[in-house]
Amino acid sequence: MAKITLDSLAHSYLNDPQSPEDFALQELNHDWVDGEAYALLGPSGCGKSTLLNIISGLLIPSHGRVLFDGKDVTHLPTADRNIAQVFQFPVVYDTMTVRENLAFPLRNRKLPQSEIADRVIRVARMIDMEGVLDRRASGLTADAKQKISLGRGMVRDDVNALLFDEPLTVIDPHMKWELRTQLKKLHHDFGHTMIYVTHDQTEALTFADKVVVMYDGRVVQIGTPDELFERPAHTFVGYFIGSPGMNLFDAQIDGTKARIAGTQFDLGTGYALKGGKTKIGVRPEFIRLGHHGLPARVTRVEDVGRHKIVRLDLGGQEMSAIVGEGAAVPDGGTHVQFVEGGVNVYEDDWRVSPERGDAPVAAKTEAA
Ligand SMILES: Nc1ncnc2c1ncn2[C@@H]1O[C@H](COP(=O)(O)OP(=O)(O)OP(=O)(O)O)[C@@H](O)[C@H]1O
Repeated sequence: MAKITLDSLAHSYLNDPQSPEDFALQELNHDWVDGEAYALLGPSGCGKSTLLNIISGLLIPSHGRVLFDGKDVTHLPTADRNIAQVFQFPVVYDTMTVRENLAFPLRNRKLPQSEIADRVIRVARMIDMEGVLDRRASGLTADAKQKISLGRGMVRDDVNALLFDEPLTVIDPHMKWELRTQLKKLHHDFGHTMIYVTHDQTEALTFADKVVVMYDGRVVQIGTPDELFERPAHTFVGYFIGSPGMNLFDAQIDGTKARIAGTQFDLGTGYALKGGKTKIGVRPEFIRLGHHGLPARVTRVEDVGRHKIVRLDLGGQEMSAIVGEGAAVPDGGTHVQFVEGGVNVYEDDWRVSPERGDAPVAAKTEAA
């Protein structure tokens, strides 16, 4: 496995880019730590495939370098990078059996027969295909073929990195969960450096040690699932991650006081602001309904099983709160309070750290 360094990396598909908008990938400097599992998460068109293709060698970046363990591989073709890749759609040899497909990358490396047999069985068990090892791939469903692709990607342990590009798209929902769990286990057991591209937050958050959130050609945050949840670095991260996403309120901030929709409350600390547009971000999980706090009005309650989502109007701004399944929700007028440590301040969409440092978040959903 290798450490992957992105050094002043940027890419434009245009020959003569003039402005930041001409770049599909804005400048990025980052080390992908050897042996960590990363997810590249973001909406369609944000630049995930561009970045992955640069790492795999399918695309040569217009600016900057890619290093594997300090060696410049920017201009090396994919075949010389010693990586394994799994794509959105299956890539299998139809005329070969499942066993031959799984063994193929190991035969290519000329591994001893006994080792090949051992590894093939291990991977087949993982993808639940032990019983069909001698079936020809041509007769299998797309779902089964994709499992073979995943198995083939994972069968070698000497690759620099394993790259997955939305690999579970064609897999049925139950198997998706199963394979994600298996991938996580495989990572835990073998310590591969893994990069997994997805636009699905559940996939990203359950699979990865670190999630790289991309938006509009830019990496806006690299963090653990907890960091992305509690301290979104950009309003996009707050909005994109979570269900529902973070509430964002236009707010005026003066010293340690904030004012939302005409009501003032204490932030408990100051923020070094520079005069930009300020917003307060609070996750629905960190809002409490009761008799004190900011006056709000309940507009709708959605029962989604394990909890309820309460939609409210806060002085003309919409917000959502998550309350426990058994919690009583007032009809109409109520008040809302924010859980200690659950408030984030944004200036021009970027998070500003509190001067007193981040307080730990007190507790998630009431009664959860
Ligand atoms: N070959 C290309 N030539 C020109 N522009 C491209 C090319 N490939 C991608 N782009 C543009 O670059 C930007 C980033 O695209 P990219 O495919 O990397 O995003 P993505 O996040 O992977 O999206 P998706 O999830 O839809 O694949 C988009 O604006 C896209 O239109």
